[in-house]
Amino acid sequence: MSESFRMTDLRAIVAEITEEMAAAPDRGRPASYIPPLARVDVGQFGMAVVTADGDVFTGGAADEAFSVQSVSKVFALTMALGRVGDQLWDRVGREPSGSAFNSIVQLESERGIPRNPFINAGAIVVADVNLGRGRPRESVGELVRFIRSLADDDSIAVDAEVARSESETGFRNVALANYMKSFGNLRGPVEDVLALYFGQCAVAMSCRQLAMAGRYLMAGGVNPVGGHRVVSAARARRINALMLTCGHYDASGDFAFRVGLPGKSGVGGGILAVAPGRASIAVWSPGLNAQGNSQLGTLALERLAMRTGWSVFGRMNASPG
Ligand SMILES: NC(=O)CC[C@H](N)C(=O)O
Repeated sequence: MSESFRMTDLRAIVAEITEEMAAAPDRGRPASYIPPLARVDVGQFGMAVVTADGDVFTGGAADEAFSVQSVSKVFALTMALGRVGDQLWDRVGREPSGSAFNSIVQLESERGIPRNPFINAGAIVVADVNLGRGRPRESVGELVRFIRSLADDDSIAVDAEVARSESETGFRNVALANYMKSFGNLRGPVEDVLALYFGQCAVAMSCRQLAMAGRYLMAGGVNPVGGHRVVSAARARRINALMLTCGHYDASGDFAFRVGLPGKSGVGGGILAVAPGRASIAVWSPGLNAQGNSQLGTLALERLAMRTGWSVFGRMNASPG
């Protein structure tokens, strides 16, 4: 399929969107329930697009590290599927929840089985799988090494202050974990599972690093540089499907409607989006909308999708190239 724009235009499109975002009046609010995130300046915006050919286009604060938070759930899920394969689906569902990322309500009627791996409850089960019989410190290290290898960047690390702050204030996550433990859906000690979960959420990455790390999802499971296979094509496709249907919690439908690409958000204001066969994209702006997804990040992706014609649902722009 031919592109509706020339690849040389991508640089201009990224620059244009970055400029528009700098002037955007409605920037949302940073997450206030994790104290170090509340202090981040909402004036910031960054964007990185890595194409299937390996070109990288960036705009704004694309090299500024931020707390990836729930975007880490994509990499944690990839690791957990590598460990236990389809057995994961005995313990976590694959349906959008239609409720907030930290909601507990469905867990009672659904007997401790979270709706999907991207709401907090589901990600805590995924953390339990990744912990195995190990210790949280080593398991966080394993995940960070995995992310480093995906991004080809050994400087990626955990922000210890964010991890500590979340373990001091993450009462809801403590409740979710204990509740699932009561149904027998956590094997490890609650404390250890949460230490891994908080550690993974506190990984700090820039847009450039995140877009690099997401390359395997746009390229059928293969890291396009060097051709290293990360997951099978079928698995990459399924992870993308989960990102599309569940990656933005109770705003997943709206994100699909506006952007039309698989995406995963985090309360740090980052979003990883995948244009299969075309690009891995990361945006960051710390101000969030009511559902806890980046306000400008979503808008920037909507404009990128519109101007490039990238969408898993077909083209949005009227003028064919
Ligand atoms: N949506 C998110 O990014 C939530 C992650 C955050 N660490 C939490 O558990 O609440």
